[in-house]
Amino acid sequence: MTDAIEMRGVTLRLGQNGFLFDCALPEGAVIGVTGASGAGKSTFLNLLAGFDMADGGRILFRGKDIGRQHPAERPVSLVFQDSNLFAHLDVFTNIGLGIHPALKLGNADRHAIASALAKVGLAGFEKRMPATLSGGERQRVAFARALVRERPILLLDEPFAALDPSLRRDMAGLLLAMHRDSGNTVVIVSHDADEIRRIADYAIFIDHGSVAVAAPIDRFSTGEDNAALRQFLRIDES
Ligand SMILES: Nc1ncnc2c1ncn2[C@@H]1O[C@H](COP(=O)(O)OP(=O)(O)OP(=O)(O)O)[C@@H](O)[C@H]1O
Repeated sequence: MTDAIEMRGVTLRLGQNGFLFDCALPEGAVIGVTGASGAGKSTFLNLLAGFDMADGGRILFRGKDIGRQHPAERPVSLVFQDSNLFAHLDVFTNIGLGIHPALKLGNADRHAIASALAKVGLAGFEKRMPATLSGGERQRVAFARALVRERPILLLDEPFAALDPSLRRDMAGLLLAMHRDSGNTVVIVSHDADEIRRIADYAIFIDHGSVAVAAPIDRFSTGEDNAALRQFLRIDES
């Protein structure tokens, strides 16, 4: 298995909090990032996305250092808990921004947007405004926007947290279908260990600002003899 991303001695200080991340993320896998509240999951993702710039260390994509690149230049697309759609722009335009921030869209782009909407189950929704969509539909639009960017890495921060349980499962199914289709590497932050176990091939446990465990999901689920992970997974409780 080759690695899509390596974080080597990546350090960051935010106020009183220090972070040190060192790990490798396997190419083409669904990688769950989990841990207690405040452990540093979002910070880990923000460093990969380029929203936080590391104080030290290296972030490599297929061996190339991307740690100084602007977020828009990085090989990543993003989906957040809140779908982050612009309220005053229709669905078509919101997705188009994923392709060209300046919105110079040609026929091929229009076709790509229609096709992405069809893939997420929203064919024909181009003219709808975000306020007229349900929470699940808004999240589907965010997925379509990530799809049209065609980046090899998809980063998601608690993408289903605002959805009810059955919708969560539908959206997780959609995520896995998109992943199978594109063969991309998915990095998904979730505080929900069951969700990680359901959808991830590989998982990372963040504890007090660093990677405490990184392992294939079956080994991860045993707790890997890490007391904090075992407690998080409630393995020792009976
Ligand atoms: N800009 C900042 N300045 C100071 N402290 C920060 C900043 N951003 C995050 N932190 C702190 O860093 C720690 C890790 O935050 P982070 O959001 O990465 O945690 P998390 O694991 O994603 O938590 P949660 O599951 O609650 O979202 C927290 O204690 C948070 O308060």
